[in-house]
Amino acid sequence: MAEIPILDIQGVGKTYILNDSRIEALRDANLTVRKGEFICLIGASGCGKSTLLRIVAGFEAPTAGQALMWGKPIAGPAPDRGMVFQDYGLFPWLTVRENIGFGPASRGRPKAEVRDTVERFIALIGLARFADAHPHQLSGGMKQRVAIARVLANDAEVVLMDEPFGALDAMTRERLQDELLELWQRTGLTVLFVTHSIEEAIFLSDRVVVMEPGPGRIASAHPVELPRPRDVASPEFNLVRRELGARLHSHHGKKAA
Ligand SMILES: Nc1ncnc2c1ncn2[C@@H]1O[C@H](COP(=O)(O)OP(=O)(O)OP(=O)(O)O)[C@@H](O)[C@H]1O
Repeated sequence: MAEIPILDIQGVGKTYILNDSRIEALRDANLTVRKGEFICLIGASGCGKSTLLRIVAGFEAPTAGQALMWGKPIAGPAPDRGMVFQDYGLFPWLTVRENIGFGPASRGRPKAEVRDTVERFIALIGLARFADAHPHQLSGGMKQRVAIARVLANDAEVVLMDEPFGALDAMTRERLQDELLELWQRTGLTVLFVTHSIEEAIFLSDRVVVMEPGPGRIASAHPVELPRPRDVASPEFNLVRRELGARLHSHHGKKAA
């Protein structure tokens, strides 16, 4: 019997009604994701990337098809799927320790267990010295680590990231990409990551999913078989970048990254 995928997007469609007009944000999307896979979604603005992420998060219900996690329909948000927002979404009035412990504590986990979980994840992200700091005292990289630790402390198996590095300078972005990959490799998380950058998609992912607008849909999926850690300056990387770039441009005739 075939292994059940952690995520199974089956013929998913989403039509929004806006002022009496219908916007088909997503049509017949099909995608299966294996546990531990790192998937990047890429495509022109409006092709439904965020919509697909929000459906997996359970923030939106599909209007056609279904999204399954471990074979069960996703019925709403749940701790096993965590969204990391571009601004990291940390509570500014709570310390690092309190931010990480918030999820398990509010789910009624015993105090001692919450304390153990928090300390484990603070050690994992290397922020012991900043455990009592507030978010405004942290760098962007540290905030990202706390945001991911918060999702992990909630027993998340899937992390959803919507252009988390879109607003950052190139150097910070490269550092955060390395940190994210390191955490991903250490934890065995499954990641769905939206980006507009071909280079970022190839650097990070096991598979790049190309989407197209009008209506939004999945056009193709491309396994990236380059060994890790990847070197963006290598001829092999450049070859994949050229092939994927040509593919993207042929889909929507626009520059994508
Ligand atoms: N809540 C909503 N109500 C109405 N229309 C919406 C809503 N959310 C998204 N849309 C529309 O659905 C389409 C897909 O939007 P979505 O945000 O998923 O695209 P995207 O690929 O993430 O775009 P971008 O790269 O610009 O973030 C767009 O035309 C958008 O205007």
